[in-house]
Amino acid sequence: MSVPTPQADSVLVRAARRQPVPHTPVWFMRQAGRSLPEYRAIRADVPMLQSCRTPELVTEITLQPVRRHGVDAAIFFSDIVVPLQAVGLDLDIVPGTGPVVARPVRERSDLDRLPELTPEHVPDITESVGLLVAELGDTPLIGFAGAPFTLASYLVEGGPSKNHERTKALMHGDPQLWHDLCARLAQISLAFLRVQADAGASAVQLFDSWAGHLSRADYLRFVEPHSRAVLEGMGRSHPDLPRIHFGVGTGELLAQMAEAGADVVGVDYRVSLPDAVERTGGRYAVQGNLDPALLFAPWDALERRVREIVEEGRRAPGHIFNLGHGVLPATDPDVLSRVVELVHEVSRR
Ligand SMILES: Cc1c2[nH]c(c1CCC(=O)O)Cc1[nH]c(c(CCC(=O)O)c1C)Cc1[nH]c(c(CCC(=O)O)c1C)Cc1[nH]c(c(C)c1CCC(=O)O)C2
Repeated sequence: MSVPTPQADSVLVRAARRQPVPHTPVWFMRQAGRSLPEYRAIRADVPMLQSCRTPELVTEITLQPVRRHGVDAAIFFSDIVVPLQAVGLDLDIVPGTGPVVARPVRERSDLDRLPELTPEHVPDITESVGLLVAELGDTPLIGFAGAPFTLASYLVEGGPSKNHERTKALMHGDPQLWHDLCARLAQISLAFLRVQADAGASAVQLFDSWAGHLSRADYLRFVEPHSRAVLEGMGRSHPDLPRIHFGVGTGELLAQMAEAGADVVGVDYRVSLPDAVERTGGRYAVQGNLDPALLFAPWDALERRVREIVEEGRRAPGHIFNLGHGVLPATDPDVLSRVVELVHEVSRR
């Protein structure tokens, strides 16, 4: 039997596997980003997607929050639309808006612009992950991809959307095209995760940020099979890598998202960790669930909430401390560092 590397036997990976840990692991979604002055400096003259495709920049930006906050994991600096651009789709990330697609995907012929992803499309990703894993020492790297529904929403709407009306119209109006589109996106996401895993990532997270906009019935019929294809595909090729499945406003979908092939289910601030554990039958680790807005509250109030979450997490089969969604750009980075310290201190056993 091969001996696991320190990254593969790290506190984060152990918590995800529901094994005993010396303390609760903590990292933050969007820990690399505009809350950090060193990030704003390095990104000053480089467009977002260009920075994602430049290995030296990806490495430096991914490491910044690890150095500064002492978090228990790095998350690969990239974006959910990077693999779509890599296969040739014309899109951009517009500051303050998000991903914008030049020609939205709405007809069968549009699928021709979305070929399958192979490692040859993303040699820079392999290189970036390799550089990072060498630099990170004992700290594990979390690889990630967008889930088919969240990616489809950007492609069909042409950009960020409040109501996802064109996406839902396509889903119900032409289910065959919808399923073919999502099957293609599942292939792209799975291949993108496999590239990161092959290059040395120690865990993966599937971001279905907008799944909370769906009814359970629609989620099960139109979305779950495709997310399952990604998660189970990773389980087949990389059985040792924990799989985290994340969404926002998904309190009513937690059981379905866990059972789609995850080891860890992401929980936002709307649902308590004990409720999340109950809803998922006590069989899954949980990740969350500090409200990112609370990082702006007085320290006393924030400290109370952090202690409460750590205590609630102790009763879960496994707990990874995180926010319910990403770090807001105006967050004081010193507060994030204090939260990391506090989580480690109060959870130490
Ligand atoms: C929906 C989504 C996107 N991208 C992502 C998601 C899923 C997670 C979530 O729900 O937040 C995933 C993502 N995007 C980014 C990461 C990096 C890793 C991390 O530190 O968490 C991750 C995991 C970097 C980024 N991705 C983006 C930024 C900001 C770009 C900048 O700094 O100029 C970063 C650091 C851009 C982006 N990309 C996207 C949006 C909505 C935006 C914000 C646009 C804006 O407000 O300017 C699409």
